[in-house]
Amino acid sequence: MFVPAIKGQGTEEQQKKWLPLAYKFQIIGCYAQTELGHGSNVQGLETTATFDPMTDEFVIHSPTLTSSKWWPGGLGKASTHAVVYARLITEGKDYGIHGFIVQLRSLEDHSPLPGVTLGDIGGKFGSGAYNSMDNGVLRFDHVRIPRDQMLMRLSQVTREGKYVQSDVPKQLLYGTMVYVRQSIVADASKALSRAVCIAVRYSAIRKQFGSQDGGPETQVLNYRTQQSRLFPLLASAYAFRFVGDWLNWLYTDVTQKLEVKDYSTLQEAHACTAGLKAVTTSATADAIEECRKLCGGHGYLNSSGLPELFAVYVPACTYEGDNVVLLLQVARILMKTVSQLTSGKQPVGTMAYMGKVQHLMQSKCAVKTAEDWLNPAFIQEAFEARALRMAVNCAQNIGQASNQEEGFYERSPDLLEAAVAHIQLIIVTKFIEKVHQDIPGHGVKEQLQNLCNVYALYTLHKHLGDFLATGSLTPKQGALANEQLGKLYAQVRPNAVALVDAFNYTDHYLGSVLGRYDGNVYPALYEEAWKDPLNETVVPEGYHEYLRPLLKQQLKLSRL
Ligand SMILES: CCCCCCCC/C=C\CCCCCCCCCCC/C=C/C(=O)SCCNC(=O)CCNC(=O)[C@H](O)C(C)(C)COP(=O)(O)OP(=O)(O)OC[C@H]1O[C@@H](n2cnc3c(N)ncnc32)[C@H](O)[C@@H]1OP(=O)(O)O
Ligand SMILES: Cc1cc2nc3c(=O)[nH]c(=O)nc-3n(C[C@H](O)[C@H](O)[C@H](O)COP(=O)(O)OP(=O)(O)OC[C@H]3O[C@@H](n4cnc5c(N)ncnc54)[C@H](O)[C@@H]3O)c2cc1C
Repeated sequence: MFVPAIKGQGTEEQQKKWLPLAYKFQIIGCYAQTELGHGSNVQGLETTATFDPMTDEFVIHSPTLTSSKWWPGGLGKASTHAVVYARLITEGKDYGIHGFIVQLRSLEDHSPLPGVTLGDIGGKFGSGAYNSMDNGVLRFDHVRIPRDQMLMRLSQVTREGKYVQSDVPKQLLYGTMVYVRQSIVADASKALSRAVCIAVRYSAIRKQFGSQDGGPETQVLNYRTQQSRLFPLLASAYAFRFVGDWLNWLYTDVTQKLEVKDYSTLQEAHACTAGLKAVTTSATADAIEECRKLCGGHGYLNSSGLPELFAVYVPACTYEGDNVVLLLQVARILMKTVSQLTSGKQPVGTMAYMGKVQHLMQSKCAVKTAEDWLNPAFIQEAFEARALRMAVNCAQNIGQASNQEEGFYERSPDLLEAAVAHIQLIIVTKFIEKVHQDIPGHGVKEQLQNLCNVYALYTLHKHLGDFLATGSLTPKQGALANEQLGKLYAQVRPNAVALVDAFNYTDHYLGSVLGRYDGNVYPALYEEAWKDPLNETVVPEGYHEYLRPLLKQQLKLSRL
């Protein structure tokens, strides 16, 4: 995040000076934005950067305990420098949050520079899983930096202390977060596909019940309940991969437009990165835990690879923007778009479907049979109608409040659901678009088509209440979707293992005795147990101190 911050907010001169140092690890940087008292509310940050025209320097200061920087990854032990976000004060006026490059530690002996207090914030969730990352705390006591270490692409402070705003939107200050959020979506697919690969392979090996005439028991993968829990997660791993690829394209496109001062797609980039980051990370965190349960007792062992994956993954729901806060950003943009519909302004990009408001508010889903749900046009329209109607309902309810802000506050739980519906529509749309493309490999397209339908119909089934409450579907059509879903699971089953093998993960990368490619699960589990440090001694360390006195007492009593 240090590098993208300098790239996005630094002038060419600043990039030339700092980036080569960072690339060669001659300096190590971190992104110091969040404070003890404020993370989500960036405008609420308290650290100050006051310009001193006498010396041509900024004075970086932490005025309160709550202004201590808190969480930056790499800050605790490794970083020599940070991009610090602070309130810029010049000529007695507070100009809000800006980025500054600040050296924290000596390049000679790594000791903190004068006026800098720093350290690690302590152990984190999951007994050490994420503790290889040194998340830090940082306080400044009037630390001076040269004026040219303010990141000056978006705004400048002159030698005399005049504040000059460039003609670019101030939201570009948040560009680093947009960049990382888009990469987190693709990473969600990676983490989810790892968990699903472990659970599918193990479910093909694990057998319980169902033996007839002394024959083999049933592979748990053949149980309908196992399939209905696991295959939607498999489909989600593919769905997030495709939407992640698309988001990466969108981000690249926006960046190219920004270079020629075209800011028209900035809002779209913000809404899509924020919303997709929120929906995919929440779904992935839940799915990793579901995969643990799908692997039964053995899933709870560290050697399954799932506990560590979960512990490392769950903070993704919080870092780079708390998921609820991000979805409320999407909801704000949805409400803005709905309010502009009456003025004739045509929504664009992923909001374009809202332009069909007249049709979608009244349309009746034409599905009559379970097979009808295989028609992507029906799926697409059902998701569009649900998302639009939820957004319009929210807008109408907000409109009845005494003022907009109050209405938004009161309706925020509904707004959250409307934002999720809009984002799920994007995921479904991008999956449908993907399977319409030329896909090489015999039968591959058909498999992806199945997964696309599983993702869409499972999402529909899970959120059926939304579809019914908005009148987008009838209860009968909801039941038909569920019927079709069951048939799709049966079609996915023969290829389930191949569909996870296709992720092409090595055993080393998976780090799971349950997810081994060769399926040799039981010998591996048995062998792994003997590696437990508790098994280094036959008689445990505490035996003489704690167990023996108890056992001897019992022995004495039994002899009486
Ligand atoms: C063996 C090992 C096993 C384990 C292995 C595990 C392997 C697992 C596999 C994968 C793991 C995944 C790994 C992923 C790796 C990724 C790296 C992650 C690193 C994490 C580091 C974390 C870093 C951080 O967290 S940095 C700090 C992040 N902080 C935040 O996100 C703060 C959130 N808050 C905000 O963004 C803002 O405060 C806000 C947007 C909520 C509100 O801002 P405000 O200024 O108050 O603005 P507001 O009034 O709401 O809006 C004003 C207008 O601005 C528009 N707008 C807002 N934001 C943006 C934007 N970003 N871009 C463009 N426009 C924006 C908004 O829409 C408003 O527009 P309007 O037109 O005026 O209405
Ligand atoms: C592992 C990890 C790594 C991190 N790395 C970095 C880093 O490198 N650099 C950095 O600067 N930061 C980093 N962070 C900090 C991270 O960005 C913040 O923790 C995150 O943005 C959430 O902010 P918060 O902690 O203030 O949560 P809060 O905003 O305090 O959230 C608490 C609760 O309040 C709710 N809430 C907050 N505001 C609203 C609202 N307006 N409406 C409704 N509900 C609301 C949230 O949904 C949540 O349930 C990291 C955090 C973690 C966990």
